[in-house]
Amino acid sequence: MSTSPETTIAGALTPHHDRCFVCGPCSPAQVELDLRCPGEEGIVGDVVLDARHQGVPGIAHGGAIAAVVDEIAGSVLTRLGVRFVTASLTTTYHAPVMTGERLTCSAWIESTVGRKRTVVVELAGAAGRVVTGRALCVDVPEEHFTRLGLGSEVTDLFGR
Ligand SMILES: CCCCCCCC/C=C\CCCCCCCC(=O)SCCNC(=O)CCNC(=O)[C@H](O)C(C)(C)COP(=O)(O)OP(=O)(O)OC[C@H]1O[C@@H](n2cnc3c(N)ncnc32)[C@H](O)[C@@H]1OP(=O)(O)O
Repeated sequence: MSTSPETTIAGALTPHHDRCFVCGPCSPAQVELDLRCPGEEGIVGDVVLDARHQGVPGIAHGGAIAAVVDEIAGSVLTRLGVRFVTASLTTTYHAPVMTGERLTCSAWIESTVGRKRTVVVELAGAAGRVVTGRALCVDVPEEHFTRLGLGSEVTDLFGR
């Protein structure tokens, strides 16, 4: 748990389910991710992709980076209590992300139109910006999950 006065995502979402592919402690690919909420909206943090996430040896896999972008974008919304799914995700790779490289991230809501929210995620290394992601997230009713046979194990996760 962070000792900063900022709210941590882990604290805000606890108990978060432990099998999440990106952030879950039971995931063999769990990404080192430390997200904080400096204000009313948006989040900042640190992320490190390691050898489990490489594509080209020594360089983080673009798909792994996209998963992290989706996770961070989703965290912006879940902390606001928004029940959503990602409808579309675009990831622009400005420069290689080396495995073991510590990145800073920042993410915020760029626009809200009806049920659609666009969340921007920026990742930067010591030399500057490396990735810009945009997630189009669509608000969904609880029935989106219950009609799939999913219950409170999913619906209770939002808004923590
Ligand atoms: C499971 C969520 C995560 C749980 C988190 C728990 C807490 C965890 C804590 C920590 C953060 C973790 C963060 C994790 C993040 C991961 C998020 C995911 O991976 S979500 C799984 C992958 N995504 C799907 O499974 C969607 C599948 N697609 C659908 O279900 C539907 O297509 C859906 C709901 C997106 C839209 O279907 P409709 O029938 O409800 O609505 P229509 O009318 O089609 O669309 C609404 C509006 O959106 C536009 N739209 C829909 N899809 C679009 C697209 N691909 N591109 C552009 N626009 C699109 C449409 O044009 C429409 O716009 P107009 O209102 O007319 O202006």
